[in-house]
Amino acid sequence: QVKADEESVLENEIETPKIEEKIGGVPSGLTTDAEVVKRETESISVKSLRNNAEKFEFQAEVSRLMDIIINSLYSNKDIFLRELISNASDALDKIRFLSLTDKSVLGEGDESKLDIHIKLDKEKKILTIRDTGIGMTKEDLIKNLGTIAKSGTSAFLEQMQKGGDLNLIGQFGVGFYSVYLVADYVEVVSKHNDDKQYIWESKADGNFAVIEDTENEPLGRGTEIRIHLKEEASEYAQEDKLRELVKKYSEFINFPIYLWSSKEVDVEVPADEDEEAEKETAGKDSTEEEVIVEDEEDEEKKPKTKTIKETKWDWELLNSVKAIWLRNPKDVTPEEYDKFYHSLAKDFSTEKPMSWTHFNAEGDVEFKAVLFIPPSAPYDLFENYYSNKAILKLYVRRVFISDEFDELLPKYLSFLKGIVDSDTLPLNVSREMLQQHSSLKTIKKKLVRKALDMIRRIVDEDPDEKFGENETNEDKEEASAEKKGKYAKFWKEFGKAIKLGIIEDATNRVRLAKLLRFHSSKSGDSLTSLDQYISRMKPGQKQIYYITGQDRKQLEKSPFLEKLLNKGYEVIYLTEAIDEYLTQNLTEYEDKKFQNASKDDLKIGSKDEKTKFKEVKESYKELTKWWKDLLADEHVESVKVSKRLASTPGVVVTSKFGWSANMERIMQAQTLVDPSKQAYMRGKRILEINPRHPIIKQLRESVALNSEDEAAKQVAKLVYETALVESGFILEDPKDFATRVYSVVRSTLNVSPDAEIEDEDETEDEIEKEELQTTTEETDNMQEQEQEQDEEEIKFNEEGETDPAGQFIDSEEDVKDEL
Ligand SMILES: Nc1ncnc2c1ncn2[C@@H]1O[C@H](COP(=O)(O)OP(=O)(O)OP(=O)(O)O)[C@@H](O)[C@H]1O
Repeated sequence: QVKADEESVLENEIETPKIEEKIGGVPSGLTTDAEVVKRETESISVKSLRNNAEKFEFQAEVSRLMDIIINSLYSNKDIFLRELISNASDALDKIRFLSLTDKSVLGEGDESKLDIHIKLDKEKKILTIRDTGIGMTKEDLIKNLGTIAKSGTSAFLEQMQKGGDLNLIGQFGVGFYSVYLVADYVEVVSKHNDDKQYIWESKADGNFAVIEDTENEPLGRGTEIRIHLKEEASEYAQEDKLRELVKKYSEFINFPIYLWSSKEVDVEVPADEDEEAEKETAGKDSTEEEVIVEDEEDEEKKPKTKTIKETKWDWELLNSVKAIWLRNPKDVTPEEYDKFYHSLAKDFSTEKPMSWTHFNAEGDVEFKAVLFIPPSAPYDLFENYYSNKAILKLYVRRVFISDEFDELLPKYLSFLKGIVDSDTLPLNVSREMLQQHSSLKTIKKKLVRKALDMIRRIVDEDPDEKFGENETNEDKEEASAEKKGKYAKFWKEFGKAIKLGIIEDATNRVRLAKLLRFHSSKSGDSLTSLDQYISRMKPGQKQIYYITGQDRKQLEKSPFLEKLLNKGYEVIYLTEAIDEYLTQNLTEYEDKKFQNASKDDLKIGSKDEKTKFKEVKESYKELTKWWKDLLADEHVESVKVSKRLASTPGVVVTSKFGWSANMERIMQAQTLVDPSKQAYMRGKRILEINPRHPIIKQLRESVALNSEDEAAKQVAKLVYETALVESGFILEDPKDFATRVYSVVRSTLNVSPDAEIEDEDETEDEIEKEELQTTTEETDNMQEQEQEQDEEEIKFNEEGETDPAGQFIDSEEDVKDEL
């Protein structure tokens, strides 16, 4: 009873879809253990699951994933080995971590050694990978290898459907299943300290089985994966191939990897009698005899031997376990860094990391670190920005602790990959305690500095980033060819992260601002930095001008910039939604204030111009007051004479504080924003009018003559609404605006304002409806015909015959007429 209860608790906990519970089980008493084992072993040779095992169904997504893998025509099947070795290494890291607080978990003898052994059975085509890691309990086997789909499973499936690269499987946390690229049957034997030894097995046909292991030798602790190689994967049944793969992909695994391999060695064996006799009766001449005599003299001292070749089998160590970060950076080659990056980031693309930094920090807190900038941003870097974790691997005195510490890097640098190994942090405390440790703050500070220096170095080494210097040295140019355009690439991949940094990291704001790049009115096709902008500023220019909007082309034509551009000022174009937040946080750079060209407080013009402007303003006093009253219901705070316009009659600007038109648009697009807050945050609107524009001048005259002039009122409203649209605002009442436009159209066409719209014949309404219905049906038919005819048309064209399109257009016209 108790046992049954325990079992049901376990099942409930696991919630696994179990099938064919112990079918085919042999009734006890009719057979012996030895017979069962024999029969099972036979069944393995035909690769069928053990009858007595509990059978489970793979979780649906996992099953789909395995289908894709097993049927994959993907040529690079090599990846399976590094994925399994990486899993073994993770398992070893886990047990080593536990052993910090409890030495006894390691056990004794061979079991206490932390390593990986790879062995081949060439005849049976079975490849075995064994580790002395943490192992898996029965529950772990069921959950981890089949019934729990990780978040990465669906993301990986999605990528595969889009034609993604199977090579990236490890980045999605489903690497184990890549074993089915080379196997049609896999057994996993595992022993965890808390459970008995179990066998997991599957042929990737939707099911897997788990059974207590009574047939194999005890593992002590750890996991052994037995890969029954497919016919077409026989190349992996070669030691040389395995040796090559481990060296290529798993060189930086921090545990020894051994391969059971054969070697031809020279062995001295006693020479046999017959051969000696032959030697003695050979050649008869004196010189030979002399030699023989000498030999004989020798032979008396030493027993007769010969050298033969013998095949010896032994464990061969494949990797050097010395961690790269412990070595002197001067002794590590760029190729080694590249390889280390690929294994660390599980990024096995052919692209090299963009840059790296390797350093020792000394002082109160000592640590060694290697940081990398990946060649490209991960697929979900900005999609899941706030839930992403900065995954630096943390080691304490060479022992892997965690790759889930958020405390090591700020979010905006979460795109970096790397490791940190600290001698200062304590070893024998829990992860939670470690997370609170005061040294982490110092480590983080130093890592951020070093990371920003590394990014800065890309800029410094990129010839495209040089300005104001004339680089003529050919050698230099050649050396930097690889670095050319690198920062632009970095910016494309990670520019948004730098902007997020400016928003989130006030301490490093200035350093980060140096890394910003923009398009501007003077940057042409390339990007400009703030330093470049400042170097081009006009004499006396105190502000950095920018404008925000949806796209560069639109901004280039913006009425807000007319005067600024005419006068030769450079304007930065900001087109990403995040830029609105960026400019709220970055208000000045090198003592120059940022100025939004669409805001009310834009000041341009010389002293002379200012005095003249005062006179102009005075002459428009009456019109601006009249106009403001007219727009009383439109939330317009004031109407002003503009300094920024050249050819446009008017624009609507917003007050310095409060949202720009672009920000209003961004906020409206956000589902969760509270509309009442929107009204509150909306910048106050100011209509600016162009005092030299004929429409505005004419209005001034009309209003001076008659302030109640209805036409003038309509035109003034229309100018305001048009200015709103052109300034990027969304009209609150488009209908009102449309009515006004049509009334202007009427007067342009000399249509009387009283001319009425022709009445519809109401009595025919019903009939028309019917007609409409039939004509719609006809249209549908027509459309079908149209399609057919289109197809024909292609055929006609291909065959070089008469194009029937003319005839078709006629029938289309007919349909319109009928409608
Ligand atoms: N050799 C092993 N020893 C112990 N547990 C293992 C071993 N191999 C796999 N596992 C368990 O199975 C799980 C699934 O492995 P899988 O390779 O699919 O994903 P992962 O290791 O989490 O991620 P990745 O693919 O990035 O290595 C692992 O998380 C681990 O818990």
